[in-house]
Amino acid sequence: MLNTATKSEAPGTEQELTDGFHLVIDALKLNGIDTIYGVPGIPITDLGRMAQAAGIRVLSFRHEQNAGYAASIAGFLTKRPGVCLTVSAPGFLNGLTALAHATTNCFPMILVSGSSEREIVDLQQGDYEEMDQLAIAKPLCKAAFRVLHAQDIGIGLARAIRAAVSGRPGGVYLDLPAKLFSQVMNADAGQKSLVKVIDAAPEQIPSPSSVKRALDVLKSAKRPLIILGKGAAYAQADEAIKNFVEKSGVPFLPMSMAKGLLPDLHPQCAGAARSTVLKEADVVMLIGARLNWLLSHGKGKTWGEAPKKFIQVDIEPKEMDSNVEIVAPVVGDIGSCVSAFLDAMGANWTAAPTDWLSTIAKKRDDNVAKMAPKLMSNASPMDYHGALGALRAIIAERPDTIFVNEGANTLDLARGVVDMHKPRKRLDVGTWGVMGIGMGYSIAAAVETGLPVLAVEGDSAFGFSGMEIETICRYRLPICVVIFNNDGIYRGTDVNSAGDDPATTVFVKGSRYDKMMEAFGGVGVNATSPDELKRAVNAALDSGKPTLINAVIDPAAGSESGRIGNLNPQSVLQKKK
Ligand SMILES: CC(C)(COP(=O)(O)OP(=O)(O)OC[C@H]1O[C@@H](n2cnc3c(N)ncnc32)[C@H](O)[C@@H]1OP(=O)(O)O)[C@@H](O)C(=O)NCCC(=O)NCCSC(=O)C(=O)O
Repeated sequence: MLNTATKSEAPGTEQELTDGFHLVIDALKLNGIDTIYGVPGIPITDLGRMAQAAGIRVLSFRHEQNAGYAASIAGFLTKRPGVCLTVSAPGFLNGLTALAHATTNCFPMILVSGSSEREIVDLQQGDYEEMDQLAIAKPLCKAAFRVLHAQDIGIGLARAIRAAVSGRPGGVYLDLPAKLFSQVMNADAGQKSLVKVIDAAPEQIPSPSSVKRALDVLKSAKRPLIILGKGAAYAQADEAIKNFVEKSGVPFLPMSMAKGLLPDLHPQCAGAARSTVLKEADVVMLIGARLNWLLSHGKGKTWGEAPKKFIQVDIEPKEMDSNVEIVAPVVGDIGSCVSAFLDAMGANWTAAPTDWLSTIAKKRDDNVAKMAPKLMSNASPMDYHGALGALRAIIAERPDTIFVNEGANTLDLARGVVDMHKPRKRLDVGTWGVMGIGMGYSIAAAVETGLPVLAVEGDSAFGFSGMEIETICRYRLPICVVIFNNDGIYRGTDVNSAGDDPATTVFVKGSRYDKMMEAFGGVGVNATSPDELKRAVNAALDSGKPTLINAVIDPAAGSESGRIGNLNPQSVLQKKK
């Protein structure tokens, strides 16, 4: 239903009118987009107000980057494009990091930004916040569109939606120049110009021959492995994936955001035997996972000496052979591919060889046993394992909680320690290992799912989006933020040997982040032991009140991010000293 903006005044020619503002809102609503994440300002302040008045939930953030991260993860969680709304030039640029992040992670998102006047921008005459935003956005997203005329708003948004969610999802930029919003047109014509996108992400069925080839290779394996990536989690084909993995009998390794697709405690889960399975597998089936840096590009010492065959299931044909030869590419959407596997497997599928399964079980049990005593530590100040042991128990009791996680040690250790039990409950730094997603992700996760959120943040990582705790308090969201505070990046004990300035990696010692939360009316707690931490998190999740827990971690605990291969070079000269 169109919102009528006004009536034309000319005698005898009275007609219902609408304008750009209303058409944008109506186009969003027509396509079921009911939430916008953004920061108000010129020229989109009224768009936010009017969208809110029209029943769209508009969440105003303190910085566009966080609103953008929120939109990106909303896309991941819902399979609909998350929308981020920004002002021109600087606001647009602030949102652009998140748009690029969405594209890299294959999350559907639309960055809608106001922009200045085309005529002035093109002649570079110095307009307010002048910038050729379309040109700048293009290389960082899947598609970019600019709408110049009110009658094209419907088609512009339709193109943006389809581009964001079809095929491999990604970020889309939609440029709306300020003048567009006040353009007036006949309301009937405006209504007719709107487009409801039908079947925005059509099924992509894999070819039967590719399915047969993949199953033949998998069947031939002596030491098969399935790797589940966040593409598999995105697909929301949870039952089919579980049935396929279980019917195949093949051990599976979940990538970080695929944890919980099948429970981490599932007998086929090889998460706690990662090195062993990567080294020793002879056939590896990738489902919605890419052979990027997180999998050492499919080669090198991580993958051992034994020759390997790779099967890859992905919606994007260009993904195949991007790092190593893929002997059995299966192109299609994950749900359709996995269902096709199940259909083609027949009743007589033989499970993986038992000696392979027992090798993995032994390694897994050894690693679990090695970690178990560390998780019992009740040291104060806490070490990472003691604190994470407390959180792991909470997630086991409350498996529907959404666990947001970023940091260096806080991320690396939580990934292994905190088992996930349900799909899409772990949200983290993703493909780029980016810091700063924490509060944006938490806000969108709470808004989109209605579930409680536990965000476990390194103190440095939290700093990138920390001001959004005001947003959390303002919207009274059920989010509990735990800051692992060890006074710095990696650890808080580094010293500057050459002067009075603090070392580059340390922060103010003994900071009380919990006081920030109290400033906005939320609950702040300072926790110095795993028992205190556990009590405070349980209380926060029971009450649903916005809470921030400053978890005091030993400043000497933690090490430099060492799990990123050779990406963190150290100076040869430094080493020689
Ligand atoms: C790709 C990776 C998962 C690979 O890490 P690895 O350390 O090799 O693997 P994991 O963490 O999965 O596991 C480590 C080891 O723990 C074992 N493991 C795993 N789970 C368990 C449980 N539940 N119990 C016991 N042991 C376990 C696992 O088998 C490995 O042992 P073995 O099998 O015996 O080997 C990781 O590198 C990764 O995700 N990195 C992302 C990091 C990131 O994005 N950082 C942000 C940058 S921070 C930043 O900005 C900056 O620093 O700068």
